[in-house]
Amino acid sequence: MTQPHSQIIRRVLDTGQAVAQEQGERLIQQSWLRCAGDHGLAPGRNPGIPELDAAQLRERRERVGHYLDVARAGMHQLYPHIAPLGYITMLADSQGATLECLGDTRADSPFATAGLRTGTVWNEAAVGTNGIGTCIAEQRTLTCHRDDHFYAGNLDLSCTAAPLRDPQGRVAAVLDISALSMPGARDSQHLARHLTSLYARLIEDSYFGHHFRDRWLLRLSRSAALVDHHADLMLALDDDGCVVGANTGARRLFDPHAERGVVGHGIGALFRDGRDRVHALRQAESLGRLTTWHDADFHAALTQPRRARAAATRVPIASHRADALHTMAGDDPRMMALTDQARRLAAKPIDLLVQGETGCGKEVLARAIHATSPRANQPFVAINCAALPESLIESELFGYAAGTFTGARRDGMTGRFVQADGGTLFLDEIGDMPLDLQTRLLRVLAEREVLPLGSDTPIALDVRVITATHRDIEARIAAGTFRADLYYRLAGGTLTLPALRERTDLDWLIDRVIVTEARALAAPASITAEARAVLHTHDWPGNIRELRNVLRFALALADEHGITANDLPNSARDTAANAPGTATSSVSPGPADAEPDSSHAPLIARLRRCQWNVTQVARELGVARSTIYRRMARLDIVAPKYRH
Ligand SMILES: Nc1ncnc2c1ncn2[C@@H]1O[C@H](COP(=O)(O)OP(=O)(O)OP(=O)(O)O)[C@@H](O)[C@H]1O
Repeated sequence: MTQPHSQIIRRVLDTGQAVAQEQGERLIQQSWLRCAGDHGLAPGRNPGIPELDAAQLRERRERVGHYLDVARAGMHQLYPHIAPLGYITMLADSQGATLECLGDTRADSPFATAGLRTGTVWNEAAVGTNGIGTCIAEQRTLTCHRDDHFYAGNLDLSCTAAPLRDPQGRVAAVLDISALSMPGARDSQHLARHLTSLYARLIEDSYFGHHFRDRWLLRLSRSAALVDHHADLMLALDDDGCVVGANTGARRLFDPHAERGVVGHGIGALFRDGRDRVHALRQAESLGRLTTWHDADFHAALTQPRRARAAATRVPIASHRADALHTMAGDDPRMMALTDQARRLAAKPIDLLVQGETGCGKEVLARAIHATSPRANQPFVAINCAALPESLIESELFGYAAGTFTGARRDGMTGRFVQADGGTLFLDEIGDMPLDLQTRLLRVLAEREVLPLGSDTPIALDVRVITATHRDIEARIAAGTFRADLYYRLAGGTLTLPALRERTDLDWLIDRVIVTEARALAAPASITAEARAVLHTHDWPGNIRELRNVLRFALALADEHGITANDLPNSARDTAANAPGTATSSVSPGPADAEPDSSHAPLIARLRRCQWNVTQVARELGVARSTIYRRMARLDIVAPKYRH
């Protein structure tokens, strides 16, 4: 008689090591051991699959950026080959959240019911052994076939997943193909494995080529016929023949020999006569041969850089992300200092409090800190304390044991703290948390363990907590509605984000938001100088969220020439001066207004002296930036960078 699934897993857990000979099976057994040992999961206690809400999904998609477009194109090529065999294909981010799904996407389809749809999170720490999550944990292509899954609820699935690496070699996303009720053993999924690996490489290399389109691209293949379109290795070179990027194939070949990785080496360090031969390739632009210092022989082709030819008003597409924190700010000095500080704090095991007005990017900062921290490959779990009814926050945070309430799930629920184990828990709007829950939260933070409702077994935790609030916490402490001791525990470090109107990198943000929003709407990512100037006159009470909404609206109306002032919603054109009721709150009459309106010479002189830095002029005159912009508009003064 065959053994029940949980007994098979239990036997491996009892031996404490992966005993299988065959590599695929050994990877699965290793994962079972991780699930039980590192993540505290038990085969009989299925917590269900976490899901993203629409805003989180949007945010995750944005973070994957242009990689998502390339991967989508690859998925559309792959899907017709696998659909007749009963498979669907999904793309997940590096934390296991599914961002795209091609297949039967009806809400009541068997795939959707099994969780094979957009917005589910297949993180191994939460869902146990599965294709996507275990591929991320192992950083390699693998199949998780039926009984391989840790939880009995997933035993009908057969999933093969391959990592998609970014040009730095990190897993940026995962390509998965999955089916339901596939008969046979894991071996029967050989073709699925082959196709997933093949398309993962196609996507990776296409993205690599795009990413390094302004560099020399050296393609290498064992076959002369394939070198142009299906190279095994790709190296991106700068004008001096120094390696600035290597695809997965090249990393595999060279990295074990090159001490600190292949990037940074001259081409001569990798190939015999490398410099001369690549020079010859540059001159002749024909095929050549290159031999590594370990005698591997390749056909080689070199592609010229396609230097950017952007039009003057065109928003630059390139966003070179050094890390997630890099994408938070342009050249605003306060933001640069803050992201520097955040980068240093990210690596330290301390809890953080993020303060700032609504919509100024507190959650984005928390996610960036997580992504930059050593916990980046572990879950990031966000919860908005203000959005949950008071009666639910407790069970949501701490979970509950089986049979705790009528109407609750029969097998209990894992709280967000446990879901975030190993990673980061983001508690938004902490200032709105009721006092009695503050006491429980304080205990959890002090003891680093949670006690689910109705349970007497505490669960030990390793969670970094980042909290955020737009409230004045110190005022709340003074009013007795927030516990001072909790505040001091949460605020191992406090980061205060400036309001958008205080930032000097509005143009950078406009460009950044336009690029992402335009991509989603398939609209041209450009804006006229006039529309940009209008945006500078607004005070942005809703901060970056408002900026996003305004630009999304404008892009939806814009024609092929990009956003003009007429495309902007009235709300953004209401400057402090003409918006009834807001004038006094954001504009203080000051010396700038005292200057004679009829002459623009003094203002121009001051602007020139400050190199057209309006913030500096406003600071010198002691008025809001919007006052200066308004005066410039009234006097018809246009900054040189906006003149056509
Ligand atoms: N640096 C940035 N670049 C582009 N978009 C950003 C940036 N920072 C924030 N945003 C966008 O602004 C919006 C608000 O960001 P976020 O939710 O992080 O703000 P918040 O301060 O947490 O808001 P709330 O106080 O309402 O919870 C989101 O759509 C987010 O994508």
